[in-house]
Amino acid sequence: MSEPLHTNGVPVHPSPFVELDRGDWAALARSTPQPLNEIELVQLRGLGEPLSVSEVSEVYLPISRLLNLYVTGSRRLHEATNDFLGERSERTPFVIGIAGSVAVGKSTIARLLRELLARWDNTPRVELVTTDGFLFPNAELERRGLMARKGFPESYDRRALLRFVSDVKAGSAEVRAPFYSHLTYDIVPDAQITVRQPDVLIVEGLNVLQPPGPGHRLAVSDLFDFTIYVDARTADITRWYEERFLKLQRGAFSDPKSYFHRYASLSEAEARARAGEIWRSINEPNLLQNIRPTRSRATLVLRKDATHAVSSVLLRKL
Ligand SMILES: Nc1ncnc2c1ncn2[C@@H]1O[C@H](COP(=O)(O)OP(=O)(O)O)[C@@H](O)[C@H]1O
Ligand SMILES: CC(C)(COP(=O)(O)O)[C@@H](O)C(=O)NCCC(=O)O
Repeated sequence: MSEPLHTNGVPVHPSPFVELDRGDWAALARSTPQPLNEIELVQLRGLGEPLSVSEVSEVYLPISRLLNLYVTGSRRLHEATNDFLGERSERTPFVIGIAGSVAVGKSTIARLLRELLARWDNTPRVELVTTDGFLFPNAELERRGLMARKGFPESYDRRALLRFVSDVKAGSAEVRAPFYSHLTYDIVPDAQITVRQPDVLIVEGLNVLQPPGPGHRLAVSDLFDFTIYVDARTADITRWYEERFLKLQRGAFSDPKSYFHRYASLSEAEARARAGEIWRSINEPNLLQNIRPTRSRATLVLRKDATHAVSSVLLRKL
């Protein structure tokens, strides 16, 4: 049994979660229908996801099945509410939030869930947005003195993010989000992502589980139908951050357009040291101060071991 989840250091008793170890979780999937056969599973891996077939079938397929049940349940509830009110309002997209530290594997999971969910008959259209598009542009971050706090709650235009998700949920024909480039490390002027009435919208980002700030009535977390927190030990995430930085340093940073081009010529030891500095000064404090305290707000918590394999799953039951 692992330590109970805490909210700001206060133990939560009784736990609102039921905890299943990997074996029990995987067993749930065996008795439920699956939208993928073995061949498709292997093809999914070919998308470049660093995931094993057993990880997909034992961990992520059961999640997609559970999400499918929630989608069906929320549509029934919508119809019941319509009947009660004597109305015929259109159903709204089902919105999923995925939260967790920088480098914990959120985007990998979000991309995989998009593929899996789109294979269910009742949710063919799944859109994915990352909240980095809602970071203030670097010029604005500099003006506000926040360049060294990229990823902290205050570095995002939270009002624009809330408006974006509200508009998608309200069924608007087309909703646009700004686009952030990891290459230039900035918002790309005039580039946009357009979302057109999906069945499911996945919103992935560090801070999507944050409660409303002081003086605000609503946060984006109030608009989610289901939320996932991706959890791992800080020491493991630190290593994953460093490894990804080294991979980028050998690859993407060599592009002269890269914001980090100046790092391309560093030795491996220098690159490791630089990654460590960025981690310790920005991403780790953000994890400890802002991101991990939102963990107990999630519907589902995925605990990863040092190899990225999910070792246990916590599902909210209260
Ligand atoms: N399930 C996994 N198995 C192996 N490696 C993974 C897995 N998920 C993520 N990674 C690796 O960990 C790093 C961080 O993953 P990523 O999805 O980019 O994280 P985030 O979106 O949270 O910053 C990447 O280098 C990615 O290749
Ligand atoms: C862009 C990010 C803030 C992540 O944003 P998210 O998509 O989770 O909203 C993060 O990847 C980042 O760049 N952090 C700044 C420190 C660093 O360079 O790692």
